[in-house]
Amino acid sequence: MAAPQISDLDLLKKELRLKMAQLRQTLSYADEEALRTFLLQEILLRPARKVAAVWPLAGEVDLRPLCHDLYAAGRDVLLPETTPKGSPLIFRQWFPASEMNAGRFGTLHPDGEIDIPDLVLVPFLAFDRFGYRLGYGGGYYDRTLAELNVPAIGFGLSGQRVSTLPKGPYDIPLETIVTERGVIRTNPPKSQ
Ligand SMILES: Nc1nc2c(c(=O)[nH]1)N(C=O)[C@@H](CNc1ccc(C(=O)N[C@@H](CCC(=O)O)C(=O)O)cc1)CN2
Ligand SMILES: Nc1ncnc2c1ncn2[C@@H]1O[C@H](COP(=O)(O)OP(=O)(O)OP(=O)(O)O)[C@@H](O)[C@H]1O
Repeated sequence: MAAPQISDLDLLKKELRLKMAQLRQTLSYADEEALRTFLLQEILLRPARKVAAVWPLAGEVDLRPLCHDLYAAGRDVLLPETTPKGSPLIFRQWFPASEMNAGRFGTLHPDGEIDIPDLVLVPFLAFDRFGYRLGYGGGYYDRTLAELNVPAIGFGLSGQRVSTLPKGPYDIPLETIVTERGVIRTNPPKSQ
C-alpha cells in the first residue's frame, strides 16, 4: 500500500482531534488533581531548573496550581507564547504576579522575559504507547522540541490513550507521559 499523502494524514488527525476533544469533557477535578500531583513528583525528580508549562485553553487540564507549586519549590516557570504558524514556540518567564497577555488562538502568555526551558511539559489531545501525540494541529511542539532538543514530558488523561496514532515525518515521540494514573515510560520506536 502506498504511504498516505500528508493531506490524508492531516484529515485523519482532524477527525481524531474532534473525537478526543469531546472525550476530554469528562475531565473531573479529582483526575486533574491526581495528574498534577504525579506531574509535580516527576518534575522534582529531575534537575531541570527552567520548566516550561502551559496556561490552560478551555477544556484542558489546568496546570496553574502546578505552576505555583513549581515556583514555590524554587524552579523557574516558563510559559509559551504562540508564534505565527510554522515557527517554534517562544517561552517567557512567569511569576505568580505576572500579567497575562492575549495571544494567538485564544492562548495567554506572561509579560516576562524570553527564556529557554530545560524541560518542556507537552499537552495533547491523544497519545499512544509509543509516545506519539496528537495536538491542535499547529505543529508547534514538534517544531519546538526539534529545535530545543531538551527532555519533554507529555501530560493528559488516561482516557486520551489510543492504540495507535497516524504519524508523520515530523512527529517526535515523548519518552515520558503522565496521566492521573501515574507515569508511563513509553517505548519509542527503535529506528529513531
Ligand atoms: N494550553 C495550551 N497552550 C498552548 C498549546 C496547547 O495545546 N495548549 N499549544 C499547542 O500547540 C500552542 C498553541 N497551539 C494552538 C494551535 C491551534 C489552536 C487552534 O485553536 N486552532 C484552530 C484555529 C486555527 C486558525 O484559526 O487558523 C484550528 O486549528 O481549528 C490553538 C492552539 C501553544 N500554547
Ligand atoms: N519540525 C517541523 N518542520 C516542518 N513542518 C512540521 C514540523 N513539525 C510539524 N510540521 C507540520 O505541521 C503540521 C501540523 O503538525 P501536527 O498535525 O503534527 O501538529 P500537532 O502535533 O497536532 O500540533 P501541536 O504540536 O501544535 O500541538 C503538519 O502539516 C506537519 O507536517
